[in-house]
Amino acid sequence: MIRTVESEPHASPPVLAAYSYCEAVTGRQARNFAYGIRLLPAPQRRAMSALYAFSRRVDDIGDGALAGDVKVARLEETRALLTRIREGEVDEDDTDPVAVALTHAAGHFPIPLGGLDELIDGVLMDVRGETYETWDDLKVYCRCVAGAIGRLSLGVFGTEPGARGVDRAPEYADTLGLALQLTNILRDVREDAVGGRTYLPADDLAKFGCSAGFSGPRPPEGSDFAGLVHFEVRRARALFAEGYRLLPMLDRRSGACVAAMAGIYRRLLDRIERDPEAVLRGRVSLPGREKAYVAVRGLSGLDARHVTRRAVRRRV
Ligand SMILES: CC(C)=CCC/C(C)=C/CC/C(C)=C/COP(=O)(O)OP(=O)(O)O
Repeated sequence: MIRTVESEPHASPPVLAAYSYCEAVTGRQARNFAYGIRLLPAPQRRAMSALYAFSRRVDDIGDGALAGDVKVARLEETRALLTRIREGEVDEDDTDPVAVALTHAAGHFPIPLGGLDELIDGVLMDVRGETYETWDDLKVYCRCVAGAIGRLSLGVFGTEPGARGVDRAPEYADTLGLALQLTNILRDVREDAVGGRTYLPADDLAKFGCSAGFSGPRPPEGSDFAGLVHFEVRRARALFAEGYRLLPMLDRRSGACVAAMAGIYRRLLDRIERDPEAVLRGRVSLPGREKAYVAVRGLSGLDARHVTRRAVRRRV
């Protein structure tokens, strides 16, 4: 895949206003990913904000307090909007800034918009209350809600002309999405349980005596909760190592964006590994200054070089 846009795409005042709206949503809500997105040049940053704002809308429908059938209807309305965007039926005077911005972004970058259909499919799985027996089952969900976001983002980043192994770039972007999502699932294990959701595979929960779930700040009686967490952390690390193979295929600023997003989540994983029960007490997060530090390291390529060398040594 070769980048098709090298310079600032022409954007009219209504389109710029729509992008500003999406950038405000991203700045306010993407507590972790905004640090990476900010490292991109303006056209890519705006396009990523449009993707983020659309994805946020879909996610918020799934997480909100509406009745299940109303959520399904809202998600299908959003899918219909996506079809209008894809078919070029949204013009720049439309009243929906997210639709205007995403239409412009998709007109200037080869974004595989079908990934947003996959996201909607994944959120519908949430609404139906699906649970997952095995990691293979959970992977299907993670591919929809996060792998697809990786592949969509790759459309904005593009790949460096002549980069080796570039035909595998979408696969690596997808795998990075899985790594982020599994980290997110570990971080939010208690919050999700309180909301009536369990994402971790039932067979893993059983193996570590955790089938009773996580309703309180303490692990289930007699379980090996730390063992479960360490097992999933190792799985997430292997996914990060594999997904990092994408980095040498990206230009410096896109690589920095990905390294910052992944670097922040990898540090969350480190914290969770050091103190597994922390995820039962509250939401594990990094201080703003640490996220900014990781972003700067991303820009200097430090994290990326470190992890890709390790990945090659381990032949993950
Ligand atoms: C190649 C590439 C760019 C891959 C990245 C793909 C990507 C950004 C996937 C996002 C998946 C994810 C963990 C969303 C959580 O959002 P949230 O709003 O719950 O996150 P937060 O609570 O941590 O802010």
